[in-house]
Amino acid sequence: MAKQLSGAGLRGQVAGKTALSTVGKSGSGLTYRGYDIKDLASHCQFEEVAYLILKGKLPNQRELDDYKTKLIGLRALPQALKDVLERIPAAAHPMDVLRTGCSMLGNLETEQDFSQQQEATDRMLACFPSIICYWYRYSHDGVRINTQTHDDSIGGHFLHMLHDGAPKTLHEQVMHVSLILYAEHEFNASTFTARVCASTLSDIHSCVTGAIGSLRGPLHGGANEAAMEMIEKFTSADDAEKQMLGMLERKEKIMGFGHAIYSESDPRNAIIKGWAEKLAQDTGDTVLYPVSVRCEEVMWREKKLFCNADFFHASAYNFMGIPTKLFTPIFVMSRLTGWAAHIMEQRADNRIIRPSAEYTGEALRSVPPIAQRD
Ligand SMILES: CC(=O)SCCNC(=O)CCNC(=O)[C@H](O)C(C)(C)COP(=O)(O)OP(=O)(O)OC[C@H]1O[C@@H](n2cnc3c(N)ncnc32)[C@H](O)[C@@H]1OP(=O)(O)O
Ligand SMILES: O=C([O-])CC(=O)C(=O)O
Repeated sequence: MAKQLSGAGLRGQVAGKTALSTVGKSGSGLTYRGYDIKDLASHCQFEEVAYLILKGKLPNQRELDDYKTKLIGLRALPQALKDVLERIPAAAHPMDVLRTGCSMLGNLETEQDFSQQQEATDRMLACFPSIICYWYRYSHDGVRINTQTHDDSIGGHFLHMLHDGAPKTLHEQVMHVSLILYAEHEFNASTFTARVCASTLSDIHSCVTGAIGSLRGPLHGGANEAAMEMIEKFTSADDAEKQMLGMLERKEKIMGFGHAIYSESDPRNAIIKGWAEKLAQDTGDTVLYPVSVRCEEVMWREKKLFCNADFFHASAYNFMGIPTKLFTPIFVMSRLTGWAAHIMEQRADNRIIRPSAEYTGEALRSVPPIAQRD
């Protein structure tokens, strides 16, 4: 059953058209350009899905090979961007680093006109993992990494730079799935940010920089980090249950649960949960995964709230040795595809997005001379 959508936050209002994805059409489904997310996550690599979203069709083998080769060739960072990254402190949030990195790239490789939008997107897709890892490894380990690796995939490239070694096959596979799940989601807050910016005919780096800022918040992409910070405090499944009941009693918001559009479940959850379980077995975990499963049970039993895409991403990323503060930047590495496709769609049929407001302020009055003011 579809969720009844109304009220504040523009909920339920159609704010434009898209041919990119459907979200919650039957209460719980998700498709990218007509393909079910379950099918895409089972059969595709992330680069195939990026190609689908950005170029409108699934690539054949030759097109996929060419696309991957092209992206591999775009991983190196300009010196001026590396100089900027080296000046950002280790205590900065990596989402702020990425926002600055994207903006700096826009200064160095400015989109001169819309005919460059696909090229500019491919460049960001290839070098966002480099930006995150170059800053992270320099500020935390004091090393200047070579970002021009020859890893086959974007996820593998990211893990390789982060951990200074080739990733396990299982981890690279999970990265493909994770990046596919996060790639596109209709008019969510960050995508809508990108479209509003695009509707002024601004450049693509401005649109993406704004979208990164919107994704950062804990009610949106930042929820995967917030979920991790919560579950790592629980010592066992029973402890998780006790603490969650207390949080619900105190009417605290539990990050990683609920959704603005889905009513019954988020289709991405079952998929990433399955991979989190495999990773738990692989690492010999006996705490984090059972804790996560209990959180899911308690929230459903008590509130009929289900896990969204972010919740089991927390344990999955943790099992792969990814620091919590890099969770949301991984979301950016993927969602960039959705943002860019929406920017292109907006540009192709544009009218400036400018809604109206209901005025709730003072009635008309005259300006008193300054000497007569309180
Ligand atoms: C990839 C993504 O961005 S997915 C979303 C990630 N964000 C989170 O996980 C943050 C936690 N979740 C939330 O804050 C919300 O569920 C949102 C922002 C995702 C959706 O917000 P809304 O559309 O306003 O939620 P909705 O209308 O379904 O809320 C219904 C009720 O459930 C409550 N509720 C919703 N989610 C939660 C939650 N995670 N914890 C506790 N209560 C919740 C709401 O407070 C509301 O209660 P009220 O009627 O007493 O005010
Ligand atoms: O659609 C939303 O509101 C949030 C979400 O799940 C996403 O952006 O992936």
